[in-house]
Amino acid sequence: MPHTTSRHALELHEVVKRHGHGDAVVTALDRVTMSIPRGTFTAVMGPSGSGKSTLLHCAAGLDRPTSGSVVLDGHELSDLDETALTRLRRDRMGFIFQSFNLVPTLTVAQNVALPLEFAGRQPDERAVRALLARLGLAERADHRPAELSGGQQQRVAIARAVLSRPAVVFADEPTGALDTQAARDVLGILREAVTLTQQTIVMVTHDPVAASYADTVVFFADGRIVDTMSRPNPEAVAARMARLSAPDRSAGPADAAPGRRDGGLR
Ligand SMILES: Nc1ncnc2c1ncn2[C@@H]1O[C@H](COP(=O)(O)OP(=O)(O)OP(=O)(O)O)[C@@H](O)[C@H]1O
Repeated sequence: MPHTTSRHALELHEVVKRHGHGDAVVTALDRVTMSIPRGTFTAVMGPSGSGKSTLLHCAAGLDRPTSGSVVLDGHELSDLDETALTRLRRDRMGFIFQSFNLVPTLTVAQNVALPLEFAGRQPDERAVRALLARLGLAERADHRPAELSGGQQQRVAIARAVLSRPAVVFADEPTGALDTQAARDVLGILREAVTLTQQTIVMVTHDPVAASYADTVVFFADGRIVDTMSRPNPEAVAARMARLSAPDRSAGPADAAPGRRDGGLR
């Protein structure tokens, strides 16, 4: 049973993930500790290779940490075998990808109901249609994904991810394939899911505007959390990213600014 008394939907403690062996070993996550309160929107940012995808994979139980603990909705993931992990992902996690990942042969409504079908639960047709209507897709319920714009397809993917009220929705670059207006619509909907229905969202993004829709931005570099920012705005996020992405992060005038405590970056 989920530990619904926990204030946190997701907790990582001293998580280390190494890829490869011997001389080729890469430390993708280096003692990462973070707690995500329920009903919050967290953006994860960092330069390419800083460990964002590895974090998402470990948090969602798609990859096993080398050491450390991941607790999702009260479940310590290392205690679970593959079957139990699959069930937990199916029942308590939602996923939104850059590429939408809709099933082309199913209608919009069938796509949204699919995770519940897989879970052996009877999808409530009216709830599916009400959710689609809230997302501006009432007229599209019986269409196939190919008949929809990219922004509409991503809204279907959001509906599919949130319908079962999962403990955490993981979003990986959800606006990466969208134009500016469609991206804003999608981010507004994610924001609403947090504000209006207390959904918990963890989103990896490279886009400071996307990150500014979150409550908190967590910045990664070299597999470590090097900074966090509450109530982010795009300019501040972009400035922090520029410093992290500079060729020599251990020197230069920008490092005199707050956040310098991460100066030991390799
Ligand atoms: N399966 C793997 N085998 C070996 N090294 C890996 C593997 N997966 C990731 N890595 C390495 O781990 C580090 C972190 O990778 P990760 O994909 O988590 O970074 P990221 O921040 O998501 O990058 P990007 O923004 O480019 O997607 C990188 O150095 C990467 O090369």
